[in-house]
Amino acid sequence: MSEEVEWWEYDDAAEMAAAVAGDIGFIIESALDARGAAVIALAGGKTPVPIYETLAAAKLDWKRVTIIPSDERIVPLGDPLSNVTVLAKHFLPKGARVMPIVPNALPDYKAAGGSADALMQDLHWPLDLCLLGVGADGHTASIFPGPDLDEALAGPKERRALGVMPDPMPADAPVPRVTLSLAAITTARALMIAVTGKDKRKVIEAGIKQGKASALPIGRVLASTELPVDIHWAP
Ligand SMILES: O=C1O[C@H](COP(=O)(O)O)[C@@H](O)[C@H](O)[C@H]1O
Repeated sequence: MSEEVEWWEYDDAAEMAAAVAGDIGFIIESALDARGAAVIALAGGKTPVPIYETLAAAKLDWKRVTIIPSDERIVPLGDPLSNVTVLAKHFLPKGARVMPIVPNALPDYKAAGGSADALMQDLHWPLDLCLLGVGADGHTASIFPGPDLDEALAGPKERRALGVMPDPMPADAPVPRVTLSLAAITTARALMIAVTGKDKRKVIEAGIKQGKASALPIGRVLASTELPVDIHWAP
């Protein structure tokens, strides 16, 4: 269990975006200073978009930054549901290397997960940062409650990614997914969460309270990391 879960509260999403973008910029700069390169995983979905708009305006040596999505919906590149497409829109023009993790031609979610995992073996590990979002059902990245939960949580520690079939499907993006594994997430050098709304706050609080026994993926992730975790929240 993370010994230090710290909540950061903001008046609105714009204020949260400025603070989180500032923290991510600092983490990237520190990695560039230490190693000459940075590898970060950024959350998909709608909540972090204002963060990416602010972060993309930061003066950083983007050419040395690799960005992967924390998870991907299995849809073609350019599809409105594609997480990497949102990241590419913001960070490719800056010169960052934005890496799609789902091959266009792989409709089978297990094969897509295996392919993402193979692709990720070539990256520098651990990640310098993993920024996570949380769904109202407690999913984080694409680790969902349901049949694939145990596989996502308990796989071999060298496995970085896997394919999952959410069951039930989330209404806003009802498609199979590829997600970073628990091991890939919890071994990152820094772990942050950014969410908005009272419902998600309640879900996270419930997950933290339930700890290792939680049926909520976010509870299990937080119970499995030793890292200090910053949870950024706006109404
Ligand atoms: O499906 C997903 O959902 C979560 C939360 O998304 P949001 O739109 O409610 O912010 C997200 O973190 C994850 O990356 C995404 O694929």
